[in-house]
Amino acid sequence: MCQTSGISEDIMASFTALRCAAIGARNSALRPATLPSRNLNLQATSEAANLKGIADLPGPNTYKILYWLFVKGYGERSHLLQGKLKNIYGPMWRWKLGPYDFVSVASPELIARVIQQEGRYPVRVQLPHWKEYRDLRGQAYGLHVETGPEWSRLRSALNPRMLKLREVVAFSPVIHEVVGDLLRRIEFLRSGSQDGVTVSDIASELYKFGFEGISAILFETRLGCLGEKVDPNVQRFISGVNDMLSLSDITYLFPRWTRSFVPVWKRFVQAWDDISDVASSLIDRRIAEIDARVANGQSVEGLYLTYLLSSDKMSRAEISTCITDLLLGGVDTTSNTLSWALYHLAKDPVAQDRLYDEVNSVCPNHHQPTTDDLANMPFLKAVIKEVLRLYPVVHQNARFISENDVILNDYWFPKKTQFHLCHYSVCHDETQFKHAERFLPERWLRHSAPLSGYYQHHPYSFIPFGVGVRACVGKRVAELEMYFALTRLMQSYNVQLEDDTMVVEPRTRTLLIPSKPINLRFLRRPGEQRC
Ligand code: HEM
Repeated sequence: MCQTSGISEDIMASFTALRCAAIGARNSALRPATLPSRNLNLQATSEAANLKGIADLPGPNTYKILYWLFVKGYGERSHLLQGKLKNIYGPMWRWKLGPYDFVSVASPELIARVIQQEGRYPVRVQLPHWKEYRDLRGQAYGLHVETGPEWSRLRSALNPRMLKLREVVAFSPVIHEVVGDLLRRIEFLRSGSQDGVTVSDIASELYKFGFEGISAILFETRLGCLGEKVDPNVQRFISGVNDMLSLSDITYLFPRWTRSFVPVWKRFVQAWDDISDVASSLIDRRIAEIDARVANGQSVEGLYLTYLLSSDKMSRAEISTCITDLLLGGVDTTSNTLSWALYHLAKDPVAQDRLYDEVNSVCPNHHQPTTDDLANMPFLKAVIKEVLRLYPVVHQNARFISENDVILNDYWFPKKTQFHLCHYSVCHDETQFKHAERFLPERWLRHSAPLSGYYQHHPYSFIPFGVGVRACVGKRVAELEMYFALTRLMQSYNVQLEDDTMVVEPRTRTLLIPSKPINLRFLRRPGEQRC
């Protein structure tokens, strides 16, 4: 998962969508490129006296927030609360939760202005309870918790192999291997089903695919998550992530002095222990293999872990936490996005046929796509973009601006203001995306958008991987995994919903995930052989 705030996004988005003033009207449609970013800070000092302050922003208080979450039922639909609160308060509002104070922004212009003022070492959100866990277990802080130049040093070590396109291409063979396993798994499940074609709860299968895919790259080892029996350790990791994400928000709200008698902290620590134990055992196993080879004078080749160990830019403790962070970020993000993609393609046979035709014309006869082939598949990319617009896994991002004061319209915010960026509500804004609630991949294609029209949206109205130097480190890997998986699934199967009247809404569990299992029928394409 990609944690974006200390108060998990559930609560956060709920909180996030709180107050706003009708300030946005005056918010000229400044494009990011035209923003005088650093100067704003100077302005802040000189003009603060003439500007309104955080106290002038409207928004709900703690009781109202709790009412929205627990009485009105937005606890699991906090992505929708963004829009609700925007309607009440306008595109910027303040909300408080106990001792915590937040400012939410829900227009692309305001998001752009926050990002422009994020400083050299952006911080998404402070995660004191994650830090506390790391201290408790003597672990390095890693990507999510680390801040300032130390965070930047970690990113400089991790980025080259993850974000440079020509480096990521090296992961293609292993990703294809894992996609091959996914196809075999689907074949196994569908042929064992009652009607011989149905796979129940595709998201859980794709979760295993996500786990296997990212582990194969990080640990250079195949774990066999897509085999007939799932390794108990993998199951332990999956449950650990689930528990940790579910408990993270609530743990954040309890102060440290409650640790000894509030059981949630113990459960939070247990969940983290499960995650860390599994990740450490995988890392240690691989390190032992590498050390043994080096000791025997053998050459060592590998994908990611070997590269990190040999680059000497991080300590082993740092590598361990960062690899765990990458694992956390790399599993349910890609798997949920793929689940939504299959769901919509199953609901929209025209789009599915169009995608199949594109894949088949670029890669006929089951030819495995290469990264060069992907360059000729605009519709494939449009499908993924449209899915990420409708269901941005990270539906709400955040920035804790610690280096600068911030000016937004005629408001001045002091350093250390926590901003929440309401990405979901912006992605669903009719003024940015015509027919915003509809699945229209063609809106992303300049020349063929008969219904939606090619829509020139604001660049900050669609930032599913975040933006700037703190943006998602796994973007390229995620895209490669999703593109390869979707193309090869399309080559083999026509996908239909088991119940074609079924509607699946998203729900928030830090990330945006399907609210119920998606069961799909995988019908072999005419003339296709078994995978
Ligand atoms: C559909 C797939 C994915 C989406 C939509 C996604 C989205 C995001 C977003 C929105 C952020 C916050 C960026 C910001 O603050 O500006 C993020 C951060 C992060 N993501 Fe992803 N992500 C995806 C896949 C992955 C994968 C595959 C990995 C691992 C290889 C990964 C690892 C991370 C990590 C470690 C961070 C924290 C980076 C930092 O704080 O420096 N993500 N992701």
